[in-house]
Amino acid sequence: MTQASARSLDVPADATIPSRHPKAPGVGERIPPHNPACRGCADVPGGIHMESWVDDDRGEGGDPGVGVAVRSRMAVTDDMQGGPGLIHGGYLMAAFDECLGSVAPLVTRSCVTARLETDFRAPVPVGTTLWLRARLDGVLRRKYFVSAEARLDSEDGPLVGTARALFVQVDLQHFLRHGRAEDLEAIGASAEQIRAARG
Ligand SMILES: CCCCCCCCCCCCCC(=O)SCCNC(=O)CCNC(=O)[C@H](O)C(C)(C)COP(=O)(O)OP(=O)(O)OC[C@H]1O[C@@H](n2cnc3c(N)ncnc32)[C@H](O)[C@@H]1OP(=O)(O)O
Repeated sequence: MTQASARSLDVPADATIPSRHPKAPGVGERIPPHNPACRGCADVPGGIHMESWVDDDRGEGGDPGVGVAVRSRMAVTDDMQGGPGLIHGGYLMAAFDECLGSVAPLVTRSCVTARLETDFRAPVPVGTTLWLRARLDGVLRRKYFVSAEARLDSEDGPLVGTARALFVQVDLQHFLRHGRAEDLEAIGASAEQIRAARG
């Protein structure tokens, strides 16, 4: 296998799709912020204020619990402007990252974005609402392959963007090792835990 194909976003043939974790929120339930200071999902100044819910992705067989999906909503505000009256592309990518990134934690522990590919299909005016839907396409070892689409103003509105991403599962040490100490302490990590993680 070449290096290029090993790092592809194409779902490997031997990938599986596990069910949601039994302790994960159920279909229709709101997904809580993963960090109270997150600029993606928490209610903090300067954030994109994304709201997300567990979605039903039953697949062809219709089996409950099979398939993992998330639906998200984001108001496109004036301060997200890039072109005149239009969303900046980085905000659309942030919206995708947040929605896509809410999928794997329904199955496993924390994951981080390793790779994100976005197709900008149509301009997104400020003053509108983006509706996104992401689904788990496959899991191989620590790798979670996820895809999403974004629609304008309603769940079946015009398609304005699509995305594919790879999330890699990490343990808490990842955050303890790399995060700023005061932010880790604000969510309950002890100075000793942080020191230990950093060796
Ligand atoms: C107290 C603490 C509280 C914590 C609260 C938690 C809250 C949760 C917060 C949530 C936060 C919100 C979310 C955010 O905001 S995430 C923010 C943005 N993302 C990051 O900061 C991630 C930065 N990158 C890394 O940390 C590392 O590179 C990772 C962890 C991703 C991998 O490095 P690691 O050394 O671990 O693993 P590996 O290199 O052996 O790779 C493993 C596999 O993956 C494949 N691969 C890797 N990269 C790519 C790529 N670019 N394209 C394609 N494939 C790629 C690789 O080929 C291999 O495949 P295979 O050989 O198995 O086939």
